[in-house]
Amino acid sequence: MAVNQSQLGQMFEQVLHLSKVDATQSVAILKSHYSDARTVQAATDAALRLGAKVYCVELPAFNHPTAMGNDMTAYCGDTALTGNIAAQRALEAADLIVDTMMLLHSPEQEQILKTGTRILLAVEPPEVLARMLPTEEDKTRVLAAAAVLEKARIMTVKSQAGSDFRAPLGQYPTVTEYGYADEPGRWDHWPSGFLFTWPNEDQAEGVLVLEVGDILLPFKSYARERITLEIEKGFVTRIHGGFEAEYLRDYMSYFNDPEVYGISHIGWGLQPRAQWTAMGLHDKNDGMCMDARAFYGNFLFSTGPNTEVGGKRKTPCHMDIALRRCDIKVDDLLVVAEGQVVAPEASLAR
Ligand SMILES: O=c1ccc(O)c[nH]1
Ligand SMILES: [Fe+2]
Repeated sequence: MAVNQSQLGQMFEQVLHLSKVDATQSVAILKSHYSDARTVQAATDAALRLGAKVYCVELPAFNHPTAMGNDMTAYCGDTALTGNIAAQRALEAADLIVDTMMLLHSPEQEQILKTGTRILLAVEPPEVLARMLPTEEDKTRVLAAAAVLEKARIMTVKSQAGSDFRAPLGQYPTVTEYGYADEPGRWDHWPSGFLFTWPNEDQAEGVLVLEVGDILLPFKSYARERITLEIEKGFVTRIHGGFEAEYLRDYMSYFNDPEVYGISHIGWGLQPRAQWTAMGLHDKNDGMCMDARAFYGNFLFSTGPNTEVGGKRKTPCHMDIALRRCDIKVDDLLVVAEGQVVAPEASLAR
C-alpha cells in the first residue's frame, strides 16, 4: 500500500501543528541524498501551510569505512554534520528541525538541542509514519509512565525465558518519545510511543535471555533460538547460545571497542499501533523499524552509546533489542506483566 502525497502532507501538517509550528516559527528541513523525497516534500509543504519560515539544509552523506548495512542506527556518533560548524549554526538558528537524515546518538544533536531548537526525526517509510500518526493521547500515556520512571531507583526485568536483570537508576534522566517535538529543546521521533532511561554507570547486572521471536536491531532479525547475555557492572560480559549468539558476538567484536558492551537505554513500549509482526513485512532497508522499539509491552534494551544524556560512551555500535513477555518493575511497581502493560493506569492504551 502507499500513502499519497496529499495524505502525507496533511499528516505532516497535523504533526507539525502538534509540534507548535506556526507563523512565528522557522523550520529547517535537514536532508541528505538518501532522504525520502516524499517526506521532505510533505514536511516542507506542511510547514509552509502553517505559516512558518522554511529552509532546507542539505548535507553530503557521511559514510564511515567500517559501517555495515544501511540501517541508520547501525553506525552511531559521527554523522554528515560532524565537524560542519557552518551547517550546525544554520540548524541552530531554527525553532524546529525536521531531521530526515538521522542525527540521533550524535553529540551534535545534543549541542543543537541545548540552544533550545527542537528536533523531530522522521526517517521511517511514509506508510509507517501514517500507521503510527502521533496523537495527544499517546503523549498523555507516555508521560504518565515517565512520571513513575523518573522517580524510580531501580528497574528489574524477569521472564519465563530466564531473564533476571537489575538496573539501579537515578544518574540519568528519563527520555520520552511520543512522536512530536512540542517543547523548547525537545527531541522526538515520529513514529514512536515509548520511554526509557539509562542504568547508573557500571551498575546494571544479571542475565537477559532473548527468547525465540525477540528482535535484534539493526540486524532486523527475529531470534530463532535463545541468546543469553550476562551483564556485570553495567557491561555485557558473556553472550552464549548457538549460531545467533555467535553472530552477535562476532558483530560486536568487529568494532574492537570495549564500550560497545555497555548497557545503553532501557525502557518499555507503549504504542499499540506498533506491531511485533511489522518487521517481517518490510525490507531491511525500509527505515530503522520503529515498530520493534515501540510495540506495546516490550522491554527495549540497548547497548553502546550514552552520549545522548551526557554519558561518556561514544561508540558507533548500537544494538536495540526488544524482548516480549517480560515482567518489568520500576521500584516495587509492576508496569509490564508478561508483556502486558499493567501500570500506571493512565499509561494503558484503551
Ligand atoms: O527512536 C529511537 C530510535 C533509535 C533509538 O536507538 C532510540 N530511539
Ligand atoms: Fe537505541
